[in-house]
Amino acid sequence: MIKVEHLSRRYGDFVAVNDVSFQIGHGEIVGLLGHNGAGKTTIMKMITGYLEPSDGQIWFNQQAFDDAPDHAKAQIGYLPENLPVYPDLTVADYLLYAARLRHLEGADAIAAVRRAIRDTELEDKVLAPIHTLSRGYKQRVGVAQAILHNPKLLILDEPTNGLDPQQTQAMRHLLKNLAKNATVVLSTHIMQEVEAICDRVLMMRRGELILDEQLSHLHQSTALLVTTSMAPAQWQQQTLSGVQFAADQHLGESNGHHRYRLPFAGTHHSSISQAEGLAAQVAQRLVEQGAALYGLTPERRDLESLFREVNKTEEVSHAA
Ligand SMILES: Nc1ncnc2c1ncn2[C@@H]1O[C@H](COP(=O)(O)OP(=O)(O)OP(=O)(O)O)[C@@H](O)[C@H]1O
Repeated sequence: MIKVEHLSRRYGDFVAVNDVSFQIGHGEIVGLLGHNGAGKTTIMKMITGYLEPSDGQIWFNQQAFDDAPDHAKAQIGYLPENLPVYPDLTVADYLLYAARLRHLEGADAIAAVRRAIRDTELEDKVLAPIHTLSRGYKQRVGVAQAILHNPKLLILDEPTNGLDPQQTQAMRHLLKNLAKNATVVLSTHIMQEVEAICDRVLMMRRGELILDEQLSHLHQSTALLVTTSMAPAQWQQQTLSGVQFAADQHLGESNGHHRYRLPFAGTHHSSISQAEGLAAQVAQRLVEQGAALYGLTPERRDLESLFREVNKTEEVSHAA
């Protein structure tokens, strides 16, 4: 659906986005994750046509964005970080105005506004002036204007920013529903947000894409955690079909319980069944060597641990 190749954006001498490439297919929910200033908004503005890239190319449905910008924009809905809503207008008047900006007129505009109000559950606030709405409801108005024209691609810049926990839950529910009919790209600096909503994460750091990973892959383990009575000095180094059964993975000891981390050699995306098979072999080997086994589990990976790992190794992954 959307492909960016070697995308860069400079503000003067400052490089805000540096040589970023990825592609996103139909129906994905992708989280653009990064600290403040990582370049998320800049990427979103380029994808939506609000900002010219300094270098690189954007493709929308196999067509270069520059060749048919109006065609691409007609299929993209955008919730900017700071939505320019008009405080004195009612929700209905504002959405009708936004529909006209999308070239929807008369009965088409009214039908589009009705649908957007229904999908964002704004029925109770239709006649309320926007300045009287809570932050959560204002965000919903922002999402409503983004979906008026039934876009195929929704780009949402920090959709839960500033919301309380209940409003955040409601917004997550809304985004999951919207994702049934559109590809969704949302930015956030909150890792749990990506875990809760997204299929895939694009992690940005200082303008660079440092990780592109499916969440389902992310949660697959790449190491076993073992707790045993066996001290490193007694540990006999061997290799069990891919596991380096080596004492140098010793994590520590307390009350005679030694903890080890056994990474699966060479496999980044290992399956649960592989972990189970290896766990059985490790258990057998420890028992054969006369050790007590107190614990044996696949290491649980989450975005937070991966973020630490990636920052430690400076590993760059551009799996498209
Ligand atoms: N118009 C501009 N002129 C100069 N520098 C800019 C401009 N817009 C953004 N920047 C800089 O580019 C970098 C990336 O900004 P961007 O807004 O894309 O980051 P972000 O990841 O969206 O951050 P945040 O989470 O704070 O919104 C930042 O260092 C920012 O200060």
